[in-house]
Amino acid sequence: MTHLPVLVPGRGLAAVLRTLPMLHDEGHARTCELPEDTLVLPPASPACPACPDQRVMYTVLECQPLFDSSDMTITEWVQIAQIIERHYGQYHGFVVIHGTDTMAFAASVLSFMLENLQKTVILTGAQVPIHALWNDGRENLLGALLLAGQYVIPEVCLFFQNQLFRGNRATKVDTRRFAAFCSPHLPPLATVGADVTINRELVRRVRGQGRLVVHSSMERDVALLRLYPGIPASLVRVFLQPPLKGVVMETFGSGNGPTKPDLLQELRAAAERGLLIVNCTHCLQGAVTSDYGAGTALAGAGTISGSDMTSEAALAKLSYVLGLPGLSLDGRKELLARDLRGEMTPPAVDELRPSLRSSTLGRGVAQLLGLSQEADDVRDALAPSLACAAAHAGDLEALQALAELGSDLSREDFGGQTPLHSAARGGQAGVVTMLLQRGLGVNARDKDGLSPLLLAVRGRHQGVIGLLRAAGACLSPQELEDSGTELCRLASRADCEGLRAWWQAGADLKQPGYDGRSALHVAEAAGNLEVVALLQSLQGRPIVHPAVALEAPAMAKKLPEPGGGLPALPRPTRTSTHWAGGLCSLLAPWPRSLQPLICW
Ligand SMILES: NC(=O)C[C@H](N)C(=O)O
Repeated sequence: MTHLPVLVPGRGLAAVLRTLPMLHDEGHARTCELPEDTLVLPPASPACPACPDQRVMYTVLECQPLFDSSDMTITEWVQIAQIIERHYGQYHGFVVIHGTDTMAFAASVLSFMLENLQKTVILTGAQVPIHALWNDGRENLLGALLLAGQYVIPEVCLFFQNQLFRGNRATKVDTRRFAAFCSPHLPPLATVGADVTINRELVRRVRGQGRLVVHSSMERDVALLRLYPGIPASLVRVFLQPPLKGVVMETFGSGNGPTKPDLLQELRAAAERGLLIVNCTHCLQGAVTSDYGAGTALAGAGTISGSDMTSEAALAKLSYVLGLPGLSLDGRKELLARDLRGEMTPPAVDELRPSLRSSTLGRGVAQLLGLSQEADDVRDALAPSLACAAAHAGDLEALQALAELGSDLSREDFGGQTPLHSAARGGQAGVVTMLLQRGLGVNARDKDGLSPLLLAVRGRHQGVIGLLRAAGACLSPQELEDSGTELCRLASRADCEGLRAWWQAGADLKQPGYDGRSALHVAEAAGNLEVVALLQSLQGRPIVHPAVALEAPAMAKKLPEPGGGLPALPRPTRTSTHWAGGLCSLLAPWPRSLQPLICW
């Protein structure tokens, strides 16, 4: 008897695609003298009337080593997100070829990692490999390329058998059929038949102009626990032990579970320790409700309703929410209960963010969250002022909620101040860290020409000054010149804290004031020995900034240069790249600047 070979990932996808006329038009590539690594689809049929000769061009980045998707982890998905980030400016959209077994997990994780997504990201794959005679790989890839190349669907999507699903709503339901995925609670965002039909009312809208933020600090200590009849409390206790920080608990029916006191006690004890337990039904269809006593008992033990989220989405969301820096336990619970990326059917308005309602600012944010789609303009107009107020008050949760709402946290309020100005003025180191992690302009000027650094100096907020300086903030030549008079004034008042703040911000303590005298002259003339000693010890001493709680490699790339402005985008590369330590193939249709591709 002959044994069929087992299936393992195969390399060299680009070479295979080159031989398939439906996925590459070699004649057109030659005529247009396309670069060697560039593939081009045949003309779309039916052609777009506005631009009949438009083609989708794409390059393939093949990650190494290639994995069966059963071996994928958050580490590899972070790499995919970072590849997208690196090439974000150069391409119109992105297609990620991924094994089907864990594709719904991957799509869910990527949907949370990629914040402010304004381009199409589509995961696709195949039940049967592309080289087999009867396979689904070719059609899936072609459909994904056409959608990513010709439309803007600013979400992480999953394309399979002619249907484009929201990635965090999809789940694999069949091991053999080509219709391997379904989306039980949300119809497809698009379907491809004789025509392409986009369900625009379902596609999430891009709000604000915030730039792409990649959340790579996803929490790994999260797990999935499926309840079954008679599950012993002792087993649950062992499962919930540290270092676990979050669990998705798959329950019966509409969120019900055993009501045995010992089991409930284990859940309660874990929740009281700070473990986040999200209750998701193991049914394919329907949501967690409070219809049954057996469900409310679980809620009473401290579990959080996962509503109609898939387990894949809930696990990804837990990992994301637990990875966000600086939030309280209640803040994390609130985010879990709220729709962040279209992963759950939003709860009714009055159920929204109960703890946000405890402050005036929180009430404002909660009201914004409850506004209908039509009120987007109002929301966009109010958001910068609320964000500045939240930043000044150090309200990380309100700020995070605004970011989740799509607010651009670099936008200025009516006074021309950004949230970073407000946080610096308020001495809110936690908020400053969060905003810097998002790569916001560190040297922005408000309407009076003031920078966050100057506001922090005026407030003598040393922690914030250190953070800003470490992120590249610096005093302008004018501020440095004006500092002389201010240093003299501080010296005359024996304000050591103020002097120290200016020194920390990079001021030259010898800078003369308006009358030509330096701060040291002023202190000596006043006979203030403490100030004299301070100035003498600080002058010429190198400034050591405090350790900055930013992820070093990511920040090194995102933070502005000392002179201000954002780092330059990577130069477009036209060579095919093999990614060391990578994982899957990633295809990116060419950018609009090279070939206009949007055909609405
Ligand atoms: N055909 C497939 O995609 C299944 C394969 N085991 C994978 O998930 O990588």
